[in-house]
Amino acid sequence: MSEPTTTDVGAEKTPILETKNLVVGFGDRVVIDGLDLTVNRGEVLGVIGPSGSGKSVTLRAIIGLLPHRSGTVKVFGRDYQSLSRRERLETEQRWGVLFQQGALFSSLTVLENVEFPMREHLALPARLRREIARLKIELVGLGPEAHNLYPSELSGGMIKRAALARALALDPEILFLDEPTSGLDPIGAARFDELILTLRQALDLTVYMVTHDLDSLAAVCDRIAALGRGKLLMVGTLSDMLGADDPWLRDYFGGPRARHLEKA
Ligand SMILES: Nc1ncnc2c1ncn2[C@@H]1O[C@H](COP(=O)(O)OP(=O)(O)OP(=O)(O)O)[C@@H](O)[C@H]1O
Repeated sequence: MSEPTTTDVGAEKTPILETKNLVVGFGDRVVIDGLDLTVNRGEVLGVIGPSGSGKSVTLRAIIGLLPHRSGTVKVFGRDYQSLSRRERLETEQRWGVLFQQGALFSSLTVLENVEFPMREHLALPARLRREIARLKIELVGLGPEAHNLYPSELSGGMIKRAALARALALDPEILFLDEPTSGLDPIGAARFDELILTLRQALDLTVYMVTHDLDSLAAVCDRIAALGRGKLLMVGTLSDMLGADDPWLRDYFGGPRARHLEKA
């Protein structure tokens, strides 16, 4: 399954992530059947598809949390499966992940959550680790009053920001975001979109973002990959998507909630 439609974005295109013929399934069921997908350095790729189409499963397979049945996942130019344990750990330090529900450790404060990846991967003095965690928390727009709060004391938007600060803890080159704006009100979601754009600019990030949010697609994404029926339906810009023939894409981008995108 090759990428059916691709429009060039930007002059330089260096793949940072490539899946080739990726197959992922559970028991008798194949969820993703031969996915070829490329994410180029510096771009924001939005991944869309109907509920249950395998967006999260694909993300988890790419970052090695789920085994794949066949195919390859190349990150930073190397086949992740073929790496030694040490090399995998080194690779994992070069990406950050924001899971759908934030996945913060409930028994740790915001500050401790953000410090956690540094504790695991870097031999830093405690004071420096804490200082870096404070900077990351500031970077995502949370005030010092959030430092000592536990996840149960945070609003949905604060959880997303704290989880983003943790994902940024190790200065990743690529950020994986699983529905970063779900559960946020429209103002909170728009602010989060702005934050992603600012961080991408400031930190030179590549972003792989699973989303249902049409506004995020329009505001943040350079290209969009649409999954459906176990395969890649289409890859392209928003304007490519607006002209798509696929019935699901026509419904998705032609529905009442997408009307404003035509004018965007
Ligand atoms: N651990 C698992 N065991 C068995 N089936 C699973 C497992 N995880 C996911 N699935 C199945 O894989 C399919 C794809 O799930 P996935 O979570 O990737 O969907 P999605 O596209 O992210 O959906 P949504 O938009 O609703 O979040 C679903 O049918 C789901 O039930």
